[in-house]
Amino acid sequence: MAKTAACEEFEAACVGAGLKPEIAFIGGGNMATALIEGFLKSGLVTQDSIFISVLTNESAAHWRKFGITTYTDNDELLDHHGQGLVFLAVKPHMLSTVALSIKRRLSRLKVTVSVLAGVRLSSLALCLAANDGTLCPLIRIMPNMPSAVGHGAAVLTASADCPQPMVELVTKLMQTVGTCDAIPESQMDAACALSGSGPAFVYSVIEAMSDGGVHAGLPRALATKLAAQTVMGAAHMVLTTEKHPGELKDMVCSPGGTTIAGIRALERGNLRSSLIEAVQAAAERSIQLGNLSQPATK
Ligand SMILES: NC(=O)C1=CN([C@@H]2O[C@H](COP(=O)(O)OP(=O)(O)OC[C@H]3O[C@@H](n4cnc5c(N)ncnc54)[C@H](OP(=O)(O)O)[C@@H]3O)[C@@H](O)[C@H]2O)C=CC1
Ligand SMILES: O=C(O)[C@@H]1CCC=N1
Repeated sequence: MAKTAACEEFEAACVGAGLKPEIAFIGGGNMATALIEGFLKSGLVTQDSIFISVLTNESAAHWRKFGITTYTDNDELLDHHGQGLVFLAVKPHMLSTVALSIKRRLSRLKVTVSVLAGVRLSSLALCLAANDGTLCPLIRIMPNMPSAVGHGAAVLTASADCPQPMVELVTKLMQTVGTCDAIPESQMDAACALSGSGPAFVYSVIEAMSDGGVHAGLPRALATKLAAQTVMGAAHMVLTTEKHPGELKDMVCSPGGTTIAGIRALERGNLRSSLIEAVQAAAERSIQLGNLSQPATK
């Protein structure tokens, strides 16, 4: 497959950061799929520079159908492709199992990028460090599902010893599938709740708005399309105008008109409070997952 200029630039950046231009994923579920789809669409990487290990043969067969070299053994993945970016994309409770493969190969790993919700750098360090204390640089990111279509919202935080070129490389990679902001680790649980979980909240809003459209007489397909396009357009205005969302809302509300009647119904149903509570509940769960994943002793 012909390499794009962006792809060649990315490979050069990997080499500049001391990495092989490869991306290995431990875990090939929903989030890995979204990232890989996004990376491939961006033209920054090609299929032959992505490698995955998964748990089941069914999942491996699925990935192989797409021409991605896939393993069902993390040791094998890391032996062959551990010298580039290694993404940890399993569920938080699976960390201790996959950590064994990583800690056995630390002398050869260059950097590990975790997408795990809640799991703090200190826990990753405790789980991943070899018995002699060897540990590769660690980066935590919190991506989200719309990375698959180039509109992700990610945040990133890195271990103090992580070389700046590696941080810049991962930031650049994530920025090809959306935005990527560096934040202090203390804000990670809040970001996980807002942008990591947020797509599910917004899908629920779109689904409910579509229901409203159908109730008011629209066919389902048109109702869903109008709801999604409206959310996208409104989001675009928030991002591209200098206006506060409240000001934009006021611009839609004609005095005595239809919108303010709808806003009144939303206030009665506590929409805003429900969304605040949803983000808070997700943040609390992220903290809880972080506490659960803290190894008791090394
Ligand atoms: N889903 C989302 O929107 C987001 C998820 N995250 C984080 O991403 C991580 C993954 O989530 P998600 O993709 O949704 O989860 P999934 O359950 O969809 O995927 C988990 C993957 O891990 C694989 N796996 C399980 N055990 C092992 C093992 N021992 N070795 C290698 N692979 C293994 C599974 O393999 P198999 O397919 O064979 O079962 C599966 O591919 C989580 O930590 C989550 O917090 C972060 C941001 C958003
Ligand atoms: O629900 C979860 O735990 C993951 C983390 C953020 C989005 N999905």
